[in-house]
Amino acid sequence: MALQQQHATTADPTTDPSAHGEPGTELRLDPGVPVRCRGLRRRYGRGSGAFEAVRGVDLHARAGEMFALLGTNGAGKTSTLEVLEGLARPSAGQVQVLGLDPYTQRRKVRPSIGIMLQEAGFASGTTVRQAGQLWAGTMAAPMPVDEALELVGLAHRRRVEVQNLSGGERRRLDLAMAVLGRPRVLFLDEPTTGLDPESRSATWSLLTQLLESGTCVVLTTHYLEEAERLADRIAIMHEGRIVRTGTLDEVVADEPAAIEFEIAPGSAAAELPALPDLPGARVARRGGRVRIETDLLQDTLARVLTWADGVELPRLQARAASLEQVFLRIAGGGDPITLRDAA
Ligand SMILES: Nc1ncnc2c1ncn2[C@@H]1O[C@H](COP(=O)(O)OP(=O)(O)OP(=O)(O)O)[C@@H](O)[C@H]1O
Repeated sequence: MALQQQHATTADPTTDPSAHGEPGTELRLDPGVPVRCRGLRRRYGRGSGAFEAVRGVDLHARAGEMFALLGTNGAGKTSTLEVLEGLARPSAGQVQVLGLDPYTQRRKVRPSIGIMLQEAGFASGTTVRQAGQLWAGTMAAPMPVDEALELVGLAHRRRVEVQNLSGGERRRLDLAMAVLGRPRVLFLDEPTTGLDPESRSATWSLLTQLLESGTCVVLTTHYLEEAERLADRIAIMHEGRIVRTGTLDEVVADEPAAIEFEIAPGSAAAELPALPDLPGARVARRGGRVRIETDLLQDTLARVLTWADGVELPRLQARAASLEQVFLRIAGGGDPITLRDAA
């Protein structure tokens, strides 16, 4: 079912507004950039036991855009999201959602945002439909509960008590609750964790519809494929800071493409002469596995195939730089060749 057009996308996707402005100045109001923060910090505890989970984060998300916050466990994604959602006060920095402070002006912001937490609670004995109705009762202009359940594929489970839903069904109910108020901004904390591939794909379709209708979606996920497929822009957090951000192409820009194959002893490939000079490429060998990293994938692959001269190269793979590669480099603080070979 198509979602109604809720609001226009006013952002210019070709420019990076760095809508945060100059440090020390107030954040500008820009309707095309409903989510922004600058210098965001979040500290837990006090004194010598204090721990700073978010250490100066700048980000912005535009209307009609999916912004994916990625990172290792404990990187500070949920801590950041909770501040953007208005559930927690920042220790320092500026935060703006739809032009308002999501914490101090929560009552004004709340009707226009949808939130899906990692874990939500429902009163026991409540059916799926009742849970939706209770939630809809707190909203100014919710969509019909049955429509929201339909959107997440739970209409047939409307009479089931929430505690009897499977984990994946619970996750989909959480999503229905988050979209029930037709939010202009949707915050999703690991929305597809625990979903089977079909439900995950259905969730992706729903999110795509929401994006087309101009909703701004900010999500965290551990599924890099999800971010690669859906996100307009990505930020990778590590130890409380954003260490890479941009479009997928921008985030992977510094990573090389890779060609891999095997040369087993006694095979036809083992009879080949040494590899020729491969301009701009780096070759690593481990056992019989050859890995070539290159900035010129097509040119290097052509040279390798010419060199092989029709001899089969077992388990040949050639792939462009991936988000996983960037992620592993950041998470491991090292070289993906080493990480991959060690795995
Ligand atoms: N209430 C708290 N008190 C103290 N430390 C906390 C608290 N909540 C979170 N932390 C710490 O803050 C850091 C960031 O946690 P956060 O949940 O934001 O990470 P995350 O990136 O969402 O991780 P994950 O991918 O595992 O969900 C972690 O080291 C965590 O232990």
